[in-house]
Amino acid sequence: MRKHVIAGNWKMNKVLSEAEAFLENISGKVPENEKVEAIVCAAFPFLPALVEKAKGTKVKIAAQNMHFEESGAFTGEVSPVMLHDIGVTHVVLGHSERREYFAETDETVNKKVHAAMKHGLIPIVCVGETLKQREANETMSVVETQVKEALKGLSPDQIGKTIIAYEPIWAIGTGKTASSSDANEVCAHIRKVVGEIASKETADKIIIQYGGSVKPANIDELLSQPDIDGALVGGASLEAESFLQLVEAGAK
Ligand SMILES: O=C(CO)COP(=O)(O)O
Repeated sequence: MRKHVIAGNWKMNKVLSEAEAFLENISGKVPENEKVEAIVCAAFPFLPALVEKAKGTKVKIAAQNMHFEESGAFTGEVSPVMLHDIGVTHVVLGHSERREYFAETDETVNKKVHAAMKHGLIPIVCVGETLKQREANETMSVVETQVKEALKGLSPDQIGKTIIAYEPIWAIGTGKTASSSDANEVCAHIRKVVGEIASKETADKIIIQYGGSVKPANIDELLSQPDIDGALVGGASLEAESFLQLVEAGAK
């Protein structure tokens, strides 16, 4: 049985005091059972403090991006070595906002996935189609290409450790959620692709999240789908109370 992984992607929100207060609010309240894992994906300046606050709790701390090189003349960038060194466990890679505004490509995502694996970070790889692509019936092929390119060159074992987040771009921050069956259909396709490029065992193991306007009101329905193993949540992860509700749904 795969566990549910609920990850809150705060994006470029909060100041340090708010980030710390959030962690204090949820610590001790995250369900202790093995069915769910809770991750907070925060901006770089908050990471050391959040890792410290999360010690002794079940909450894991993730970055929202990183560079693929270990060190060097890359002004303004943060390396996988730095993230691992401070106790970050996960990193979001290839989020659609990074692909759209910061020139992230399938190629750089692939380099970052390899770098994450090398340095002991679990990548949360985001894939998803635009509204135009969905309307042109290109969803499956777009997502399939993104998955294959992101995972290129990884061993089946490494692929099995990766988390994939299916986030249809038209559902992000819009209040429009993919219907649970549509979301499941794409997640099932991703699992099939993973089976082809790795193995059936890997496909059975890999965690595939859905993201896009996930809220306490729709999480149960989404998690009831066989191929949806969790959620990558933006807006509804900003308040401790609603994030906890999502995690509690994952623990059922
Ligand atoms: O982009 C997302 C998470 O990475 C989804 O954001 P929303 O939950 O705000 O739609």
